[in-house]
Amino acid sequence: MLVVNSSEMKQIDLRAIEIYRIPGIVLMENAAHSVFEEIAKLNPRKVAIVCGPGNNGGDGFAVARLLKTHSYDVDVFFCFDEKKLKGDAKVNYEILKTMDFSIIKDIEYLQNNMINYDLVVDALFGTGLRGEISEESKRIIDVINQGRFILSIDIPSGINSDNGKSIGKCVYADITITFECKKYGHLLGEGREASGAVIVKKISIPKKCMDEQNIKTFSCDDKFPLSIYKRRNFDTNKGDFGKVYIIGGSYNMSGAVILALKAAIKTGSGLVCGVYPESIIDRVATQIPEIINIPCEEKNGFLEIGVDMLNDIINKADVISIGIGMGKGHSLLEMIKYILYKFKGYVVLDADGLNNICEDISLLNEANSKVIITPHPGEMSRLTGLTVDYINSNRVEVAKDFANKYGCVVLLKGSSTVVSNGEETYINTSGNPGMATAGSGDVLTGMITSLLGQGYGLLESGILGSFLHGKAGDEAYKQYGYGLTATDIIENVGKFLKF
Ligand SMILES: NC(=O)C1=CN([C@@H]2O[C@H](COP(=O)(O)OP(=O)(O)OC[C@H]3O[C@@H](n4cnc5c(N)ncnc54)[C@H](O)[C@@H]3O)[C@@H](O)[C@H]2O)[C@@H](O)CC1
Ligand SMILES: Nc1ncnc2c1ncn2[C@@H]1O[C@H](COP(=O)(O)OP(=O)(O)O)[C@@H](O)[C@H]1O
Ligand SMILES: [K+]
Repeated sequence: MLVVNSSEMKQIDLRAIEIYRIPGIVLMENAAHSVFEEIAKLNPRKVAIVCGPGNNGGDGFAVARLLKTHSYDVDVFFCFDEKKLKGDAKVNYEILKTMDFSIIKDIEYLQNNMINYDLVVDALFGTGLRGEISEESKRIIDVINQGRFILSIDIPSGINSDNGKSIGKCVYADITITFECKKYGHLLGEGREASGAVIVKKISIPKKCMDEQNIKTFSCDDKFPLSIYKRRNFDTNKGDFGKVYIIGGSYNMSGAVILALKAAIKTGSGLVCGVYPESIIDRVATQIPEIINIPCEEKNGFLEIGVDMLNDIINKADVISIGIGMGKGHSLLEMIKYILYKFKGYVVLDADGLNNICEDISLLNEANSKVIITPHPGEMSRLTGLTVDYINSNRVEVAKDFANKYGCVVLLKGSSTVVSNGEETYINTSGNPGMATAGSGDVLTGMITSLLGQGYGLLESGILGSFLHGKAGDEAYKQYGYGLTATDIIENVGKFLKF
């Protein structure tokens, strides 16, 4: 499903109005009808509609009229100066004034009589919200949030539709009705939770008009990522499902590489090889009998792989993952460089794989490997010099720009993981806060490494990997709640890998 930011939505609306000659008031009426349809399904006894000074408020006025003409009991709350109204919102306000309508100015009235309303409609602010919100608006949001059932029009008021951040205070909706396509704010940051269930309704914008905007950002709902996953023929053997190498680990960090290796085998790899310092062989090999162990020379507990062994790996591997628990140092950076220049297959760079290349990030442009990087915002900050706050406020743009600049696929982890190849960008929708636990990123790396070995492309593996990781985490959450562990994610992956 397509996802847009506020300026793209504005351009789509403008094109529909100016080129396709659909008057704005018609779009607003269609939006209002679509909200009315959903409200009718709820069959409320008494409705409060809280309207703001822009077109989101205009939608609210029009919904109020439709409810009234269908004999619903409805009150409108408008706490702003009516002189501020303009355009289509003003037209709809003026229509209400001609009807026998109570437009209540005082939000305290709603607060004091909340018990009488079984539905509160939030039409305060939509995609036009900018900057800080005033104390009066915060007060209105507080009152809306006391509603028994809250329906937000377009986006919960107070959520920035471009990044999902709450601008000081926001509505927490049970459902949000949005128009034509989801906005970034429904999927990212606080907006993901604040939006409740998001319903997308058509408001008659022609498909051609949408296509012309050339939107290349998508949300990953259940159907799409799972449709990438391919059924296996019966007549297959382990050689058909990839030979993958996971290079990592150090004397003090053996757990991460164990998790990634387990995740790779549990995601369906044919052959998984663990390349790690020889001093941790007892810890790794006893944990996973299914893998091939390649214990390597080490110096002070860190890997020191000789050129002969590296060449052997490069010759045999379909996929190489480098970095997990590996540590940082000059010889490790040299090893990464060697692999990136000599190996023409897929490389997954994560954790210390990324921390090492921070010093020489341009080597990504010179790489002959096909690379996916899987940073969390902290690692992305070290790679780019941008602050974590900036990265989280611009997740789609940051992932996309990096992918374009360095010719790789970027999987930016977090509560809504973003995957981009610079042209197409996908926002993951599975997963839960229980997954914010040590080692869950290592599991994701193992899964993506495995999928690449099974024949999925860089972008596909990023999309499918992050979605399956979140789904497995959601299953683990059902059993263990916030006590879920990285191992529980691994144990649940298989549930989604069958037909
Ligand atoms: N043709 C269109 O453009 C359509 C727009 N629609 C609706 O219009 C909405 C967008 O309308 P607008 O662009 O008018 O914007 P909004 O109604 O979202 O909000 C802008 C209004 O709020 C005020 N405002 C902005 N930031 C504020 C802040 N921090 N504190 C207090 N007041 C603030 C502005 O002065 C303006 O009056 C959409 O979310 C959607 O609900 C729908 O009617 C469908 C068609
Ligand atoms: N709140 C959340 N909702 C969904 N997924 C999350 C959440 N928090 C973390 N995750 C996922 O868990 C993983 C954590 O990875 P990372 O930060 O690298 O952890 P570690 O380094 O401990 O393995 C990422 O895939 C991330 O997307
Ligand atoms: K709203």
